Amino acid sequence: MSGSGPGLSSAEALERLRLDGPNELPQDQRRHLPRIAWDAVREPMLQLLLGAGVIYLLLGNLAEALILLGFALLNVGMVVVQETRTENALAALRDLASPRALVWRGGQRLRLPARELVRGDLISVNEGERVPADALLLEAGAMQVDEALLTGESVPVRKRAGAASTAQAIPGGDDSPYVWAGSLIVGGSGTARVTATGPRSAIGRIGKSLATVEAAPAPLQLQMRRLVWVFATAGIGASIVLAIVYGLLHGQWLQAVLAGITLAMAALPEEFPLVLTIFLVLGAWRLSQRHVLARRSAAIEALGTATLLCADKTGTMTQNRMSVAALKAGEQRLAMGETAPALPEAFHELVEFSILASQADPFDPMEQAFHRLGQRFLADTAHLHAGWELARHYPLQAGLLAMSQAWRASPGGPYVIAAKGAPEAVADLCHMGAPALEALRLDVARMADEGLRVLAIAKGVHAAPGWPESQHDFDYTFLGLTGLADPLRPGVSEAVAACRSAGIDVAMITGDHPATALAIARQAGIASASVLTGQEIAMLDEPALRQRVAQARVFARIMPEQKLRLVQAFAANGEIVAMTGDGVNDAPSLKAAHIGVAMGGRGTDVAREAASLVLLDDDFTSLVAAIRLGRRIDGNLRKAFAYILAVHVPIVGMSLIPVLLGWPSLLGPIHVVFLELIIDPASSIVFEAEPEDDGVMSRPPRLPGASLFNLALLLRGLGQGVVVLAMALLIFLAGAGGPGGEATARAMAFVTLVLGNLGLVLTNKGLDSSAVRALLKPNQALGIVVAITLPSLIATLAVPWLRHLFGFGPLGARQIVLAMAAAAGSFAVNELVAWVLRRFRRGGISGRGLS
Ligand SMILES: Nc1ncnc2c1ncn2[C@@H]1O[C@H](COP(=O)(O)OP(=O)(O)OP(=O)(O)O)[C@@H](O)[C@H]1O
Ligand SMILES: [Cu+]
Repeated sequence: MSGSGPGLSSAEALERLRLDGPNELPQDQRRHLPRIAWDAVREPMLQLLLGAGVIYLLLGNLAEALILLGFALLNVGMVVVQETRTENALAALRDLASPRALVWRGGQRLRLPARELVRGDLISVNEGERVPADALLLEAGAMQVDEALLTGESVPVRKRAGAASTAQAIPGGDDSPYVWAGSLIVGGSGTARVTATGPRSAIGRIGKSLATVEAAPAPLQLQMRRLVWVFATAGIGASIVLAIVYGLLHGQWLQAVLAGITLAMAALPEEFPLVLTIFLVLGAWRLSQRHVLARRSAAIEALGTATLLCADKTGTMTQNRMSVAALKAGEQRLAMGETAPALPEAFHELVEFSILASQADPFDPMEQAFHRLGQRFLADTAHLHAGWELARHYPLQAGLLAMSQAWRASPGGPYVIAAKGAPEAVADLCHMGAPALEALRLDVARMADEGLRVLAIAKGVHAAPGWPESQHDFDYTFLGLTGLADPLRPGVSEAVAACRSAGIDVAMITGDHPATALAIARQAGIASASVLTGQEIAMLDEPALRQRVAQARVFARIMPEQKLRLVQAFAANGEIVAMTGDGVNDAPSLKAAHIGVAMGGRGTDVAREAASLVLLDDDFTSLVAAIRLGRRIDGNLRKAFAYILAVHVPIVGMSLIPVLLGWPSLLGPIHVVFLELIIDPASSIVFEAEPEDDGVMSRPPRLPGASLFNLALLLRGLGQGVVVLAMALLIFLAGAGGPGGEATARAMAFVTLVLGNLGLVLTNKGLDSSAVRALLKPNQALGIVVAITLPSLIATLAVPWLRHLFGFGPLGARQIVLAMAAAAGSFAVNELVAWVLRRFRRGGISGRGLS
């Protein structure tokens, strides 16, 4: 290897990356432009347009045919632009979700995207991670690996470091020195040298893929599919019937087919799936801007229904940046400020052993705090022992929240033992008597009540040969207490307050002491009648637990395994639970929660894979931001949905009613296409970009069973459409009786339709507030749609050949005013209805689920 420390040099790695290609499996999910365009061409809408074009050709109307072709191209162009936008968003999300690996490069340990790994790289593999490439273990401690993905066998196998051996170079079996890409480290950690990457890895050779962002359809998508199916069948059925009726009535069969196509185009619900995909994908993208990765699109939908957020205290609600704020040794107490000039001698040993009970190069923020304290006050003393050699490490255990380290102080001399841990655990190690325990309890309570995490420190010596199995077998002397401050993250109490006004409860779960937990909860503004501890939970049966969790919002000294029981108890009480977690042991509770939330910074791959959301910055406030955004997406989907329903009513009505009544046909394919060219961007871009309502976070969550699209919303959409249809029909009748006859009437009705359409956009933008308030909110997309629509409409009326194509007669000022008045009238009626409904809703019936 190169001389500069462990691992490859950056130049070497770059060269190998060029030779071998990236460490990823060939699974390009990305749709590129040609594919997007081809998909757009296969849209039924386009087929109808082309069909209509052919008929115009058969009828000898070349101009109409060409115009339709032009519109068809425009339509494809628009679909392509939007789909490219969603594809880009998806690609960005996939990048965020892609795995990372801890690797030595140029002598430094870096976290790199796993796709940049090359053969020969030195990587570190840890509990809870997926192995990023095939590798040979150079060092391994208690390593257990689940190779189910490769062998189908889900019982973990043991690994040990060793030399390369072809006999063991296949997945499966204990004690092999090889780890395989895609397998899961369920315990232990190690260092390994990469032997194969990408398609050359064992998993690559069998052609499996590790999907990182799941595309499982959300319940919403299934519901939408059913709706589309109903509308599509009804529309096509009606179109065929219409064509036959027209043909029988008038005997002109080409015209009849044209009328059928017009109706089919009008009735086609192609916006529904388009809008849903765009909203969910761009929603996920917007979430990622707030540092939240949505691994399942169903999670976005579920966000709107959450009633309870269960968050870990350390690192999620707090900064996980510890500093020593108080010390207690013997009878002496010391409050540490930033400016404390010196550390009294009485505390020197306490700090000395807090450091000895920590790793030499600590990762843990508490241990870092002890080291900092030592550097600050003990640097010139004999209390720091940089030269000592660590002989033995006893980690935290499930039943004993304390850890010990044994140091070799001098060759041949006895070992120095240092222990630190939860006060009750350290007291246990020191075999304290009842009076001392009582005094300790009071001391701990005093520190914990200030929100400090309290760790006790003890010392011991070990001279006998050999090592005992457990820490219990050492003799310890109690040294004192340390109180560590871990401030709340900025914005947490505001976020908690926002949740409460939004009808969402916040609960805090922690492994910490109950008093510390309560104090931090109080700072965060979490109101809890009581604190429930892990020991108490262990003694409760399910019904009793359900009863207790109905009241308690602070949970202390909780083992990760107990979080699952908590989730289940909450769910049994009817809560929709979002639960955060980061460790291997959190995976079951993350899966069980309605919304499992993993930590992107601290979290393990196991937790991430079990979760539906990942907080990339581990911050509780991001979760609340996600809920706010989820509610906004909910609201905008409902608005878009109501609008799409509404706007199709007058178009379908105007294509159907005149024919059925034996009037001259009013709309042709050209008119419908013109309208659709407004509807598509209006429903997808305008409503997607719509900012949230002022009241999003002062409403209760949507009822879990309640669908986003309920009957009330359906009826409202259809009702709005009927109003516009009625006005357009009135105008048509009024126009037909006038001097211009049918052609003028058609032009007038078209003006009413187009303007009424814009009115529908406004009404539905303000569905939850009011159109006026909605207008005041900036929405650039709407501005663009209007800026294109109005001149185009004027052009169809004013440019002679366009007028001819659209079959429009001349319009006088009176007719134009009439048509505009009709559109304004429909808008006014719809706004009035919306206003009455809003009053009605406020006046008693709860907002939950009602449109
Ligand atoms: N490195 C350590 N040394 C000594 N004691 C520790 C150490 N880490 C944790 N403990 C003890 O175990 C308790 C629980 O720790 P645990 O890791 O479960 O909490 P956490 O996950 O850090 O906090 P939270 O549950 O709030 O996210 C701590 O309050 C402390 O008393
Ligand atoms: Cu449509």
